[in-house]
Formats: sequence, structure tokens, C-alpha cells
Amino acid sequence: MNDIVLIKCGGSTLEQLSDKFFESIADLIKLGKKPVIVHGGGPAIGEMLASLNIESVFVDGLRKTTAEVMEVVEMVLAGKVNTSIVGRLQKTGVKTIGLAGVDGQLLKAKPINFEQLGYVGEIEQVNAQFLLELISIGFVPVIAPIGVDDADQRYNINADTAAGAIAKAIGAEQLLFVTDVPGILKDGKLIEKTTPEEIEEMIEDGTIYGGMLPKVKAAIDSLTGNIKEVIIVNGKDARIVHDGQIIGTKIVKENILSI
Ligand SMILES: Nc1ncnc2c1ncn2[C@@H]1O[C@H](COP(=O)(O)OP(=O)(O)O)[C@@H](O)[C@H]1O
Ligand SMILES: CC(=O)N[C@@H](CCC(=O)OP(=O)(O)O)C(=O)O
Repeated sequence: MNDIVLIKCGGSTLEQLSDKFFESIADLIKLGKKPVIVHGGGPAIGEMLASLNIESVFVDGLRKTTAEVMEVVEMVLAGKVNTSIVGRLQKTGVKTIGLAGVDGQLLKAKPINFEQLGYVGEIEQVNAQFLLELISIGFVPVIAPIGVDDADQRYNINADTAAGAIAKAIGAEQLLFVTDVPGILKDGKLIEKTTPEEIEEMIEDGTIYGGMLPKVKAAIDSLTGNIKEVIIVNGKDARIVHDGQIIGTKIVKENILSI
């Protein structure tokens, strides 16, 4: 047991996160957990691009990233969103360090499909050793999903995908997606527990679409690693932990569910 919990904070909910949310991260540390945060910031990037009269174009949920867009993505994610989360967490007394993929070559990336998506990246390698060292000396890393290659080209990585890859690389035990819905909803009702197989069916029948897709795909992929469960939770709730329980949708490996 390494007690690492990777928490992905979605841009959909970042501005609504209460002080209590950050206090519950401090609570997790008191319970002996080692949190690591990966954040998004899609809406903030969209607003900044709009204010610069640059159009946002999405292909299959991924933002088409020209060199000009990449500069804005990095400015918003690393410059604004990351420092804001670091500041809020630090206020609760937690030792925090903000990082983008370029720091310590944390996220080595390559283009997914340059012709179609420009500088959208996929992670080739995570510098897990660097992160584990920071965790071992008591820091909570807060990571912006920006990748880098050996030529210092930066890449825009979907934050859910980055969270899954980082969780797997550092052997996290739990992966939490904090978003703007209470979990996976079906016919308006919260699904409390589900499996990769059921998720495939919900993708097929259209129950799961849009921004939920990269989350469940990253969840399924990370369940092949050290992770025992992935939980999707609502960032609008004051606290993520209620009486020691996390409320949301739990995604577990099939064999565990059938026991
Ligand atoms: N079955 C589903 N249950 C709940 N939300 C869903 C479902 N399918 C798609 N979604 C969408 O996924 C969104 C969350 O993803 P996204 O907007 O990318 O958030 P984030 O910025 O937190 O990553 C929800 O607001 C909702 O519109
Ligand atoms: C390639 C790609 O689409 N990158 C995302 C990165 C931010 C992100 O993923 O933010 P959320 O978690 O808020 O969706 C973007 O440019 O919007």
C-alpha cells in the first residue's frame, strides 16, 4: 500500500470549489493518504481564447491546438489555473508544489495526430521517480497537463487522460475525477457502482458521451494498473469525504464486483 490518491479536478468545477474542498484534501493527509492533483481548465482556456478572438475547435472532444492556441493553453493552465490551486491548497497548511509537464520532464509527450489536431499530445513517459520523491518529502504535487518533447515542443494533453497515465505510472491506489455532476447518470439516476463492461454498453447506447468519455476511458485504462477503484465525484459538494465515505460513481474491476 502506497496510499497515493490521484485527484483530477475538472475545469467545469474549478471556480466553484469551496475552501472546504481544499480542507478535505488536508483531511486526507491526516488519514495517512498521499494526494496528487492533476487539473484541467478547458472553460478558462476557452474564455481566454475568445477574448483574443481565437476560435475554439474541438475534434472528438479534443481542442485543436495550433502554435498560437498552445501558447494560450500553457499560459492559462500553468500560469493561472495551476498557481490558483497551489495557493488555495497552501492556505490550508498543506505543503504544495505546482508543476507542468516541462518541469523535470514530468510528462514526455508526442503528437497524437498532428495533421488533425496540431499540438495535442499523448503521454509517452511520466517521470514517476521525480513525483515519488516529491511525495516522499511531504509535498502534494499539483500538475498542469502540458507535455514536452526532447526538442522542447509543448503539447496540450487532455487532463483526464493525463490523470489516468500519471496515476498508473506512480502506482496510485485510487483515482478520483472531480467534476460538475454527481457521477455517471443513467436516466437521471446516479449509478453508484459499475464495471468496464457496463461502461462499454453505456458508451454504445449513448448514456455516456462528451466530457464523460475521456474520464471513463482513462478509468478503464488505469484499472489495469495498481488502481483498485476509480471514483467520479461532484466538485459542487462542499466536501469530497462524508463520514469517511466518498459519494459518487465507483468504477471497479469486474472480478472484484463479482466476489
Ligand atoms: N452519463 C453521464 N452522466 C453524467 N455526465 C455525463 C454523462 N455523459 C456525459 N456527461 C457529461 O460529462 C460532463 C463532465 O465532463 P466535462 O464537462 O469534460 O467536465 P470536466 O471539466 O470536469 O472534465 C457533464 O457535465 C455531462 O455533461
Ligand atoms: C487536448 C485538450 O482538449 N486539452 C484540454 C486541456 C484542459 C482539460 O482537459 O480541461 P478539462 O478537464 O476542464 O476538460 C483543453 O485544451 O481544453
